[in-house]
Amino acid sequence: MHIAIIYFTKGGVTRQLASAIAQGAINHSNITINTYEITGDDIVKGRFRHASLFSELDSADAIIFGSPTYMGSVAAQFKAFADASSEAWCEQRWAGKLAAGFTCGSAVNGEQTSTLGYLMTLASQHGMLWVGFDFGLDNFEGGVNRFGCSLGVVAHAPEGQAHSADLATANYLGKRVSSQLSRINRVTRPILTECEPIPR
Ligand SMILES: Cc1cc2nc3c(=O)[nH]c(=O)nc-3n(C[C@H](O)[C@H](O)[C@H](O)COP(=O)(O)O)c2cc1C
Repeated sequence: MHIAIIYFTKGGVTRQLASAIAQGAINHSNITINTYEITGDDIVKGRFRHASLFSELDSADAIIFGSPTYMGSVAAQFKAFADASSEAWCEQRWAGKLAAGFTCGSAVNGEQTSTLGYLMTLASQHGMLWVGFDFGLDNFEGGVNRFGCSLGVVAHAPEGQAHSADLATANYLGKRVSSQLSRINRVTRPILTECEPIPR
């Protein structure tokens, strides 16, 4: 099984979160993780172009989206990628894959949740299944999920450095996506190997 993590970063905080997610996800031995960083060079005349990346994403079982919060939403570079994903949307090539998201901001409440809301909308347009958190009242040890957001990872990084609690939250998201992927695989694999493919 294959998890793809795709994100944009300028100052590196989002990259630190992506790396913590990957470390959390890799605990499951049968899962491979690929991370992709969107760069300005991928955007030509305003259009994100990267055919081989989209082939990789088409073959992933889960895609985890990340962007810093810019003006209450994803950064323009991430949005250029999201707009280019409309080609995959036309054929619903990502339908049924798991999805999750992460973001950071320099303000405590800098509308990071709006960014996660956008990422969830993107995933839903693609027919993907969103994996949020499963924290109850007693699950905030060590400041994990210190902002109490259930949609995904919210980080606060005023000094350009990810906080250890937010890295722990990101690590947990990676674990959660990979364990959900393993669970789905366990449940569906025997059924899928016995059945004819369902025509769409
Ligand atoms: C153009 C721009 C807009 C930003 N808008 C917000 C915002 O709406 N809310 C917020 O909390 N931080 C905002 N920030 C701060 C970044 O989200 C923050 O510095 C983040 O940690 C950068 O992530 P990175 O290190 O991965 O690039 C903005 C920064 C820039 C450059």
